[in-house]
Order: sequence, then C-alpha cells, then structure tokens
Amino acid sequence: MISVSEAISYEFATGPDLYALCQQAAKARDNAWGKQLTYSKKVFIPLTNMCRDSCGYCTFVQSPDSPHSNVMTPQQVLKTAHEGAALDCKEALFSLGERPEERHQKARDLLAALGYDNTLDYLHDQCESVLTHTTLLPHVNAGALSFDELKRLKPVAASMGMMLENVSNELLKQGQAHYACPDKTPKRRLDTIEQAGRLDIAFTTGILIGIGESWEERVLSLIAIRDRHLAYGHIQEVIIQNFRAKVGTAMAGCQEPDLDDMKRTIAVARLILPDDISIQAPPNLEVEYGSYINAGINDWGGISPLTKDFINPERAWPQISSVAQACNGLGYSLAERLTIYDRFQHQDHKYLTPNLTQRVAALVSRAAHASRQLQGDIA
Ligand SMILES: O=c1nc2n(C[C@H](O)[C@H](O)[C@H](O)CO)c3cc(O)ccc3cc-2c(=O)[nH]1
Ligand SMILES: C[C@H]1O[C@@H](n2cnc3c(N)ncnc32)[C@H](O)[C@@H]1O
Ligand code: MET
Ligand code: SF4
Repeated sequence: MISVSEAISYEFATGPDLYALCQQAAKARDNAWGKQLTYSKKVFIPLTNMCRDSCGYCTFVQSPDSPHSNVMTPQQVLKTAHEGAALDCKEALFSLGERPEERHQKARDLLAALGYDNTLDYLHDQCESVLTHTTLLPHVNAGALSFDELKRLKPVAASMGMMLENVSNELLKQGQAHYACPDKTPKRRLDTIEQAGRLDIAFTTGILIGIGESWEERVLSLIAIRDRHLAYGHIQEVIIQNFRAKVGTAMAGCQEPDLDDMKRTIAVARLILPDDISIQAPPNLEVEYGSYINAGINDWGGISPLTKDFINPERAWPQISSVAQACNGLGYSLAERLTIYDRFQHQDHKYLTPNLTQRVAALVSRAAHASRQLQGDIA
C-alpha cells in the first residue's frame, strides 16, 4: 500500500510517469487476482426513477411532472427478471431513486396504489419476489440506508452497494454537484458503509470522478473506504466511475475526466486499497476501456444482454465477446462471477443468510460453465 502523500503526488502523472504508475498497479493486481478479469451478467431493475435528491449529473431521476416518472409494478419487475434469467443472467440489479415519497405526492400515490407507504418496504418485497420466482440474485443499490434498513434487506439481497461518490463537503454547496441532496452528505454515505460493515453485508462502493472534487479529495475518499474495510472486511469491490456530462442536467457543460485521469485514479485506487478489494470500472463509459486493464482493474461490473444501463442510457454495453477479446489481447481471460464474490460465499452464513447460501451455491456451477463457454467461443 502506498502512503497518502505518495498518492497525492501522482496528481499530474502523465507520459512515462503514468506508464510506470500503471505498471506498478497492474503488477499488484496480477499478484492478487491473477490473469483473470470478471464481470457479472445482470439485468437492471429501475424500481423507481423518482428521488428526493437532484444530483447535478443525473439523468436517471425524473421529475413527478414528467410522463416518464414511475414506480415499476410487480409484474414489470418479474417480466424483466424472467427475461434476464432466460438469457442466463444471474444478477438482478435493483437501482433506484432515494426516498421519493418524502418529496413527491406522485410517488406516495403510486406506492399507495401498490399497497405501500415507502419505497424501501416495496423494494424488500420485490427482492423477495425475484428470489421466489426466479433464479436471479438481487443486488441492492438504493443509496444511503440506515442500520435497520440494511438489516431488513440482508435476507433478500446477496449483496448491496452504494457509491460513496466523494467525501468532499464542498460538493454540497450551491452550484455544486450535490447541492440540496440530503442523501449525498459524506456523513450519511460513510455511515451507510459503516453500518453495512457491522451487519456483515458484502458491499460495493466507489467514487464518481470529475464532479468538482480535487485530486486530494479523491485520494481521501479512497482512504475512507480503505479504513472501513480494515475495520470490518466487508468491501468486495470499489468502482471507479467517470462522470459523463448529460444534456439537460445542471452539469451538462462540465468537463468530463479524460482517459489519463481514469487510468491514474484506477492505478492509485489499486495501490491504496487492500489486495482483497476488487477494482471495477465500467466498460461502457469510455471507448478505450481496454486500457483500464493495464491500469490495474480486475472487474468490469455488471453487463447486461437485455437491459440498458439506465443511469447512462446513451452508453450501450459492449458485446461480452468484445470485452473478452480486449482481455485476451492483453493476456487475460474473462470469466463470469456472481454479484457476491467467491471469498464471501463460504463463510458459514456470515454474509449470506441460509436461504441465500443455497441459492448462490446453485448458481456457482452455472457461472463456471458460462466462463468456459466464453473462453471456448473466442479462443
Ligand atoms: O449498470 C450500472 N451498474 C452499476 N452498478 C452495478 C454493478 O455494475 C454490478 O452489477 C454490481 O456491483 C455487482 O457486482 C452499481 C452497483 C452499486 O452497488 C453501486 C453503484 C453502481 C453503479 C452502476 C451504474 O452506474 N451502472
Ligand atoms: C449509481 C451511480 O451512478 C452514478 N452516476 C449517476 N449519474 C452519472 C453520470 N452522469 N455519469 C456517470 N455516473 C453517474 C453515481 O455515482 C451513482 O451513485
Ligand atoms: C442513479 S443513482 C441510483 C442509486 C442511488 N440513488 C444513488 O445515487 O446512490
Ligand atoms: S444519482 Fe441517485 S440520488 Fe442522485 S438524483 Fe440520481 S437517483 Fe437520485
């Protein structure tokens, strides 16, 4: 692990210096994860796109005045889940707006019509429904949650996650990315990560880069994640996600991070974070995603053969065979993993309640089979 001051010193690393930094990170990745990269075959379930926050970069969120704002019905959830299962998906990624009923009458009305008075109760029951009616494993990405909320969701989700985004309090100020976003205070985000640790929830987090934070704040965000992992051991993956500017948002005119910035951040994340944390970067937010490999990633996150990335809908997923080719070209294989990483699967019901342990075990051999086919297909 490198020191904070060393990490901070890489702010402007470019050319040969960036190359050397990436080589160091790639070596650390090879030692910890070998010559294999992974992804999770998933469907995206945007349970509701209304939200009480209004992040400056987000197009997922819809105003209740928009005809596109909605809460999915149980039938819609199961339709997507069944179609995904038929395509051999193994993860149902529930990603949704945060507590929309606390701000919007339309959210209260739609939830009431379904028999609920809050989003998280409905989320719980829809995860349960997917578990009952399909083979998919739910992964919950519902933003900032309390100890009690996380605890209630644990038996119906194989893993959960929430992007820290960044520890910067500056971003809450007027004109900044997280202005008027009660769920994006660093305090609430860090507390969610901490409570998930107390509850032994296999947890995904990460940073969104290029949203107005400084390089030092980026490093400090990674350190904050590292410290919570050292206390609880529950962080399975850290996502390094690049901000993409979207038409119609407050940050439409803001500059996007370039490829060097992504490589530099990925490499520093690999060198700051403990070896057992997976470093993930999405392949659909950068044309030259293949160069993330030599910067130290070992995972591409969820890729869907069915649903779009609802958070970045204009950024289509690459074909899984193209991702496999990019890996193979650099001497790596591509394998399928489940939403809960291997290391968390066999720990005597610490991370998985008994009902989920059985469900996970049933999928392990299917994922291994798919991985063999994938390598065979393109070899
Ligand atoms: O398709 C996406 N998947 C996102 N995922 C899902 C991810 O790609 C994987 O499917 C899961 O993390 C399972 O490993 C997230 C999961 C989290 O827990 C937190 C944040 C994200 C963010 C995204 C995202 O922007 N787009
Ligand atoms: C689910 C996650 O998606 C990310 N997210 C939201 N909007 C954008 C965007 N414009 N570009 C990239 N990532 C985004 C945030 O980090 C959120 O936590
Ligand atoms: C489009 S973001 C979905 C998850 C949650 N609202 C968050 O921001 O963390
Ligand atoms: S990024 Fe998440 S919290 Fe922010 S507005 Fe979009 S849905 Fe809401």
